Amino acid sequence: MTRQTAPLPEILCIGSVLWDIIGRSASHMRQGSDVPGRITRLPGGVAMNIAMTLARFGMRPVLLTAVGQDPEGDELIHACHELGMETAHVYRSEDLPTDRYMAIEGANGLIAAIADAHSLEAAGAKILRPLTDGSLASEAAPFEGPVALDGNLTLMLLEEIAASPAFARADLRVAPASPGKAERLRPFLAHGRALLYVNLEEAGLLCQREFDTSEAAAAGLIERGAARVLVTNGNKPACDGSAEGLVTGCPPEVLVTRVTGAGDTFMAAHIVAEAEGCDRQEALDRALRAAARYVSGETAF
Ligand SMILES: Nc1ncnc2c1ncn2[C@@H]1O[C@H](COP(=O)(O)OP(=O)(O)OP(=O)(O)O)[C@@H](O)[C@H]1O
Ligand SMILES: O=c1[nH]cc([C@@H]2O[C@H](CO)[C@@H](O)[C@H]2O)c(=O)[nH]1
Repeated sequence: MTRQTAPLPEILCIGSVLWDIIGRSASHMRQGSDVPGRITRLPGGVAMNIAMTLARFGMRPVLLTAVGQDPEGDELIHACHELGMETAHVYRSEDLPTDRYMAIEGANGLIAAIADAHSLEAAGAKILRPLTDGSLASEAAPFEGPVALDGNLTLMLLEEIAASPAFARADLRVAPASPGKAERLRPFLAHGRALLYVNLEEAGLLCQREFDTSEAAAAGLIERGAARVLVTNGNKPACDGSAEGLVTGCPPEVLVTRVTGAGDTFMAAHIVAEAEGCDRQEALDRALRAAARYVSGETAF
C-alpha cells in the first residue's frame, strides 16, 4: 500500500540569497591583522538562512531573489535546491553577478563584514514578477499564504511591497538584514498588518530611542503603528506585542557555542509553530526553545 503524504506547507522567502565567504582565525584580531586561518564559502543571505531553517522544520520555501547566470549562480541554485528549496521562480539575471557577503571572524568574534547585495538591489521589482504574472499568483488572485521578507531589498522596493495589492492578502513576516539596514523596515510600521521580527537593538533603531527590555521595545513599536512585533533580546525575555497586549517568554538557559543565526532560527521556528496552530504564548515558547537549542549547538526543532 502506498501512503499518501500531505504536501509540505509553502512559504515565500523574499530577499538575499548569495554566497557567504567567511574567513575564520583562532587568533585574536584587530584592524590590519594578517593571520593564518580558514576561508569557507557557503550559501547565505538572510532570506536563504530563514528558508534553510524553515525547510529543516518541515515547510517548503519558495525563493524570490536575484541570482546571476554565472557559474557561482548555477552552483548556488543547485545548493538551494539540495537544501529543499523551490528555486524555479528565482530571477536569473543575464548581466548581474551573483551577490556575495564577506566576513572576518577572529577569536574575539566578528571583526568586520561587507554585504554586497548590489545585484538584488539592481534587480528591484523584477524578483516579484511571479506574484503578478500568474506563475505563483496574479493581480486577480493575490498570494494568500505566509511570506518571510528580509530587509536587504531597497527602501523603495520595501515601500512598494508595503503598499502593493500583491501582498494585501499575504501573512507578511519581516526581518531586518542587519542593524545597518534596520531602518529600511520603517514602511512596515504604518503598514497595519505585517509582523516584524527584531532584536532589541533593531527595535531601538526603528523607534530612534533606546529600550531596556523587549516588553518596552514591543510597546514602543506598537505605539509607532506596528500591527504585531516579536522582539528578542539574547538570553533575556522576548516579547510578542500586538494591539491585544504583550506576551512574554524567557529563553531556557544554555551553554552558548554559536550565536550568528539565532534570530533566523527564532523567526523560522515561530512561523512553523503558528502554522501548526500554536497560540501566541506557545509559539513564543517554542521559538525561544528552538533558538536556545541552536545557540547551544543542537539543531532539532
Ligand atoms: N545566550 C543565549 N541563551 C539562550 N538563548 C539564546 C541566547 N542567545 C540567543 N538566544 C536565543 O535566540 C533568540 C534570538 O537571539 P537574539 O535576540 O540575540 O537575536 P539576533 O540578535 O537577531 O541574533 P543573530 O543576529 O545573532 O542571529 C533569543 O530570543 C533566544 O531564544
Ligand atoms: O546586509 C546583510 N548582512 C548580512 C546578511 C546575511 O546574514 C548572515 C550573517 O549575519 C549571512 O548569511 C549574511 O549573508 C545579509 O543578507 N545582508
